[in-house]
Amino acid sequence: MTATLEQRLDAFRRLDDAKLTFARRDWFPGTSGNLSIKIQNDPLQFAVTASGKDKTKLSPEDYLVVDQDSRPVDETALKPSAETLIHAVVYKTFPKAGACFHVHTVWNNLISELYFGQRAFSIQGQELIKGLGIWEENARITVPIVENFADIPTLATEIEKVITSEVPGVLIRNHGIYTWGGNDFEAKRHLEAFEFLFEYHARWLQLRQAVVSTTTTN
Ligand SMILES: CSCCC(=O)C(=O)COP(=O)(O)O
Ligand SMILES: [Zn+2]
Repeated sequence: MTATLEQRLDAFRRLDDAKLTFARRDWFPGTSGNLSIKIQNDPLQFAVTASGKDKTKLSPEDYLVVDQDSRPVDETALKPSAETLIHAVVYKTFPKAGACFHVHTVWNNLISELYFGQRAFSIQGQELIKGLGIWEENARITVPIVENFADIPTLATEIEKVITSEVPGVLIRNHGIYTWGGNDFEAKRHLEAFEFLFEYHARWLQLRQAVVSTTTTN
């Protein structure tokens, strides 16, 4: 069965909301980023941003619906995001995921670079970890980092190997983050929590370095 018009329009409207919210934060520099909302599981169909669009604007040609093989379900001149395969991997790995968001930010890129040569970034004891749905006291999270393979099927396979239900996100080194949730509200909350934690940690490392330099030179 294919997605109804009502289901598509609802997904497109939700994508508009998420897109404009993230655009206001400058989270789509240079047409980067892509967003999707799942419409149905069996067979998998989801609405995804079209490739190469200016994601700070709304147009009637912003989204299309694709199937489990990341192919458009309708005849269209629009091309799905070049990274649609990664969204498909997320939905196939986590059947309860209802939305998947990808942004390139300075903070998520910095964190992936600061941990160059390592396969994960860890942080503990931050209140915003609860924004990821993890409520245990003094929780530690570990966000996997994969290398930025130019070949998207390879990148998608590497992501498939490391994503777990423990943490709803994965960093791609010097590229960006993919995060997901049960619906668009949850995926947005996760993205905001991750970005806070990345910015906090990068700034904390910088301040600590400045304090160490001051105390050693005095
Ligand atoms: C200009 S950013 C390079 C491609 C990318 O990483 C991205 O997120 C946007 O690709 P899309 O095909 O979804 O527009
Ligand atoms: Zn990207």
